[in-house]
Amino acid sequence: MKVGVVGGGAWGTALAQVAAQGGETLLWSREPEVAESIAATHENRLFLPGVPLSERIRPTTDLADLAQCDLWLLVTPAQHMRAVLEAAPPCAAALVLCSKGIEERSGLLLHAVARQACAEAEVMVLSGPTFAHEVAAGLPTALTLAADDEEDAEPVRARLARPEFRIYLSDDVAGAEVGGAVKNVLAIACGVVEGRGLGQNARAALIARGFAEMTRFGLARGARPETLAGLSGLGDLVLTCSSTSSRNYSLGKGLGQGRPAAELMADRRTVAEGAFTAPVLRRLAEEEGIDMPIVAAVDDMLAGRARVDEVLERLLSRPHRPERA
Ligand SMILES: NC(=O)C1=CN([C@@H]2O[C@H](COP(=O)(O)OP(=O)(O)OC[C@H]3O[C@@H](n4cnc5c(N)ncnc54)[C@H](O)[C@@H]3O)[C@@H](O)[C@H]2O)C=CC1
Ligand SMILES: O=C(CO)COP(=O)(O)O
Repeated sequence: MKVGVVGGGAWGTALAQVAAQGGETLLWSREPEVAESIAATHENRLFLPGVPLSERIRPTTDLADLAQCDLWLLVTPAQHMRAVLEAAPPCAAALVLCSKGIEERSGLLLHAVARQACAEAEVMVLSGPTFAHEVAAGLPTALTLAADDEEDAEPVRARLARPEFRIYLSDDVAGAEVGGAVKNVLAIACGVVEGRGLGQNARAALIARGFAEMTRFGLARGARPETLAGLSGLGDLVLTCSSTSSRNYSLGKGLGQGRPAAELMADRRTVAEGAFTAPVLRRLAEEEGIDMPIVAAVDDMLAGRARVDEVLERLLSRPHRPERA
């Protein structure tokens, strides 16, 4: 199976590094500097500096080259995935979505966007607690590969898995996707806690109550509770809510320190998906009557509608109710 990775950011590059262990791997990037840097020095100086890359990674900026590949790993930011698929040649038989988010315009999870753009392809989701720099360094990592039919996913698992890159199969595509999309928003909230100096107890409370929000939203999308409690849900939530290695957590930390969201967003070349998922997730939750107060608080802070202390007061003065609700 020849692999083509679509997106030359940190995660696309780390995945290409994994896939290259099993054979030549195409890596499409939007930025000519990325392809030039990889071709000349076997390093992605823009998005994954300092990591020596396999010589089996073949960089390109021409989407047409993907026609040579029968397995595509899609790793563009969520909001750009549809446009890239529409500009690409007819889709490969198997598409593996590795991005995390919800399309703002349509409110769709990415597997639904991919199915609209590539009606004939088998769409799968690869997600879990996976900081790109750790995967690229060959550190042990476990993640979930979800497909409607697990049998279709097995050849993909076999092509990508390594002892230190451990892939568990699942048939819960929506469940595997919801975790990654929602945890990015919750990581911003946890970053705010650190930036504002609210303490470790508050961070743990946010993780647990955030997980309750993720579960409510996931169940409404048909996700199974055990998927949400697994690698792609709780696992990734814990990782991303714990470290400034997370771009979403770092963004939240800046907000907690009192810096305006617009300034923090203008400063960055890398993507903090939670900033784009927050408004659409809040909208969907309100339309469907799903209680997601932490997500709403993050959305208000990002939009400049409320200061950190205001949302804190709002969250702490919510009516008392049973934990299970
Ligand atoms: N970095 C990580 O550790 C992980 C990232 N992800 C997910 O992977 C996806 C990609 O993130 P990264 O590789 O980290 O990106 P990155 O933050 O390292 O780089 C930004 C990427 O956005 C692309 N981009 C910017 N504007 C674009 C446009 N108009 N059209 C197409 N592409 C555009 C750039 O070409 C570049 O590839 C995100 O959804 C992220 O949540 C998932 C797991 C781990
Ligand atoms: O998804 C990730 C780890 O699983 C990366 O998180 P950030 O996008 O917040 O850096």
